[in-house]
Formats: sequence, structure tokens, C-alpha cells
Amino acid sequence: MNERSGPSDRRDSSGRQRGAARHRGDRHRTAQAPAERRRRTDPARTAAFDVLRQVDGSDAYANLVLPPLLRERHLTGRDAAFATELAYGTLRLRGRYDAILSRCVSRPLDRLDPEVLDVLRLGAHQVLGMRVPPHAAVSETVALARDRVGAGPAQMVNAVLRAVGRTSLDDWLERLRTEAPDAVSGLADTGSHPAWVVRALREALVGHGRTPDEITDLLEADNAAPRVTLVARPGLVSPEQLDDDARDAGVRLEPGRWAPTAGILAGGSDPAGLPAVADGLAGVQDEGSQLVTLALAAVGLSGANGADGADGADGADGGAPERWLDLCAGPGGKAALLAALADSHGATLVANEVAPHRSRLVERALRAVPADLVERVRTGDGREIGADEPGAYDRVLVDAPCTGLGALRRRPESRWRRTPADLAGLTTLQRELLGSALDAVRPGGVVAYVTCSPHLAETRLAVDDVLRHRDDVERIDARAAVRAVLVPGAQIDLGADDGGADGLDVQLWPHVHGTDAMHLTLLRRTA
Ligand SMILES: C[S@@+](CC[C@H](N)C(=O)[O-])C[C@H]1O[C@@H](n2cnc3c(N)ncnc32)[C@H](O)[C@@H]1O
Repeated sequence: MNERSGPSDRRDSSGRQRGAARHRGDRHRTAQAPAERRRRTDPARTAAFDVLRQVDGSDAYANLVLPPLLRERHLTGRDAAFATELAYGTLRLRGRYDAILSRCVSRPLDRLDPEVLDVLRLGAHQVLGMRVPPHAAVSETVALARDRVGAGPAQMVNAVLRAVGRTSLDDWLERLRTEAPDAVSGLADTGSHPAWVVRALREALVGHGRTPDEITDLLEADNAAPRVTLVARPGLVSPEQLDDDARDAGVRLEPGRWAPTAGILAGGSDPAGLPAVADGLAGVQDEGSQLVTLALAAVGLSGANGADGADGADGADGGAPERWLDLCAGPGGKAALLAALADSHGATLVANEVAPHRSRLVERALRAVPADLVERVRTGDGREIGADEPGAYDRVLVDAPCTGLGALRRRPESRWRRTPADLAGLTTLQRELLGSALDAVRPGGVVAYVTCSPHLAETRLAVDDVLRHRDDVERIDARAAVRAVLVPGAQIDLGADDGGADGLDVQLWPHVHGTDAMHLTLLRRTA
């Protein structure tokens, strides 16, 4: 079916279906009694509900559940966009909606049937978070409730959503703020993050040289859907070729703000439809991930530090080829960029990953890279490489497993799953991986320690702890290394320079840079 004549054209910009009765079911539909008619539910809302049930009920990941479900139900265009925004937006803003719903429901929310609670959350997001007219949001959600949880709960859903809609979002937020017992709870409710995450992010802002007041903007940025960013892998496809590719597919690509390799997809276009992405010449990658990878590849290996911009790439100058190691490579986004960059540096890459299924993803990510640039994709524990291959590499990337608190906007449910208890195991592993990387790099070589979390325990404190036990490592200027690879003329605000470690490390932020909150420390082996 031509998409323009399909269901996508029958939903207006506020989510109402136009001519839906005629489109679905036709004669069958008009022959029904009005009460029967109301029972038909909107497929996009039903899809969003099913995603929420799988996420809440089976611990599934929304970004893995939604795309196949949309395909299976033939939801495309505006219907798919509506279902996506409804599911992801509801998951991100769940904390805010629960705080509001708890003031409209007579029972504690944890005593409600979980399916009813999910319907209420979906309704609250349509009423307060999307531009769906209130009567459509309520009647469609009541129809969904009647279809999925029965007539009795549907009446309750109707009454609760009407109560939610009687107050504007701004007034609700003001009420949550004033009724909160303390500032952190107020931020947690209004900004829809668990209180421990609010505390950790606020400490991280201060610890990385920013001001605590930025927390409100940071929480808000976490609640917005990120734009899809592509990487044009150097030597495989140029940004101009990628742009042409996108134009041929009817998609607009804007240049990245920071990384010369980045292009940002306009609107909700599907990147998988671009031939360069399908072929592995380009990929989907946050601009922060691109920047830290470009910085590691370009930083000088000996001499003063990255500030001189010198690339100590011996191989490119006809000396011994460099060996690069990606210690924690799965699923392979940074490994693919590193391998593509290796060519112009006369280097080869070893990509290591502990989980076999993620090693296979690395192999897939590297499929377009010429075979002679990839020495090996290795499945093994990165903590052992330092002892097994001491001093064997020139550049090592440790993109450490972490809480992911810097990527909450792209993993809508993760903030509700993570607990402070996760930190303990991760921070031990992070320190061991960094220690192994420092053993695996040769004197004069560089290690990039990267996390997609700004949490102090996973970033500055993890590095400080490891360095406290070694006298063969120096921290080098990661800020200069990042500035050296930026789009020409770009001015990046990397926060206050207190003259200490934080004047050297890079901490990116969604509310400042529009990237994930990626952290980069660069370390050189001195002996
Ligand atoms: C943050 S992800 C890396 C993302 C990757 N660099 C990319 O850009 O696609 C961390 C990876 O480390 C892996 N990992 C966890 N423990 C490890 C270990 N002991 N040794 C090596 N890899 C490990 C995880 O399985 C996960 O794939």
C-alpha cells in the first residue's frame, strides 16, 4: 500500500485519527452499535501499551521490543511515530506521571493492577506530554482500558484522566514542587528521575566543574527524545557522500555540531533505510562517542601532550605500524570508527569483548572495514590482557561497562531499573579494566578511559583510585585533544578549569552539548 494513502495520513498532528472508521473495517464498522464502536482501539495506542507491558512485566528493553512490534502490526509513518513517542515518552516521564496520578487515585498506585497503571500513565502522557486534545486522549485511552482491562477499570480510568486534565502541566509541576518534602524529591517528581539519580547527577555536575543549578536543565534534556546522529566512517564514506546518500533516500542530513564525522538526521527518518548505514560504511552513533574516539586516535603519543596536536603515528610516517586495542568493544560502534581511522594512521586494531554474542556484533559492525586494518576480534576478559600482553599496544580504548546514567534519554526505561547497588560491582570492574589497559599500553602510549556516565565514582574517582597505586602514568589534556578534532571553528564549553584533574578531563552533557553525558580521561604511560 502506498504509505501516503495508508493509516499514516489519517492521524493529524495531535494524534487524532482522521477517517479511521472508514479506513478500518468500513461496512463492518458502520453496522456496529455506538457502544461496540467505542470498543475498537487505536492500533498505535495498543502498540504503546503492549510495549509498556513487556517492559514492566518482562523486563524487556523498549528499543528492542518496539521496532519489531511496529513491523509486525504494519504501523508506519505517523502511526509509528505516534506509538514511539507515546511509549518512550511515557516510560521517560513515568515518575512525573506517577506523582500526578497518585494525587488523583484514591488507592496507593502500587495497589493498582499494573495493566491499569500503565493505561493511566499512557493517558497522562497524552493529556500532559503530547499535543493530543484532552477529549481524544481520554476517550481513546478509556477504549484501550475497556479492551485490555475491562469495563470497570475503564470507568476509573475515565474519572482519573479527567481529573488529571483539569490542571495544566505547569500547574501540576508547581504543585509537585511545593508539596515535595525536600528539593531533591521535588526535582525527582517534576524531572521524572529516581531521587538517587538526581543526587548523583547533581554531584557529578559540581564535581565536573559546572553549577548545581544546571540540574533542572539536565533532567529536562534527559526527558527529550535524542535526534538520530550518524557517523560517516573515514575512508569508507565521506560526510558529503553520506549526505548524497540521504538526499537520494529523501532524507535531510544536517552537519554535526562538534564532530566532523557526524550528520544529524532530520525528523524521525529511519537510518536503516540508508544504503551507507545498511552496508556498514556509516552507523548510528552519538556525537559524544565520535568525539572521544577521534580524540584518542589523534592525540600525540610522546612529547608534551595532546595540546601540541602532534600525531605520533609512526606507521603513517613509514615506521613500525601502531597497534590499537579496544578493550570493551561490544557492540562495536567505537571499534568501527577506530578501525576506519586506523588506515590513515598506519595502524591495526584488536577489538576485545567478553560476551560472545556481543563479539559477533563487533564483527558485524566491522564488516565494511578492510580486513587488513582489523588484526583480530577477540572474545575474552579485558582484565587479563594487561598481564597476557604487557606493553603491546600504542593506543587503548577502555569504554567501560557503566551505569549508563549519561544516556538516559536514549534508554527510556533504564533510570527505573538501575539501583545504587549496581555501582559497587561496576566500579570495581572499571578500575580493574583500566589497570589492565595501562599494563597493555607501551611506555609513551595512551589509554582513553571512557564512560557514558558522569557519575563521579565511575569517572574521576575511578581514575584517581587507579593512579594512586601507580607511578608510571600521567593524565594528559583530554580537553585539548577534543578541541583539536572539532569541526573547524566550533567553540565548545567544557566547563570550569580549576587547574586540577577536571581541567584536563572532558565531561560532555546532554543539556550543554546535545550529546550523551560521555566522560573522557586520557592517560599516558610514562615508564
Ligand atoms: C559501554 S559498552 C562498550 C560500547 C562499545 N565501545 C561501543 O562503542 O559500541 C561496555 C562493553 O564492555 C563489555 N564488558 C564487560 N565486562 C568486560 C570485561 N571484563 N572485559 C571486556 N569487556 C567487558 C560489555 O559486555 C559491553 O559490551
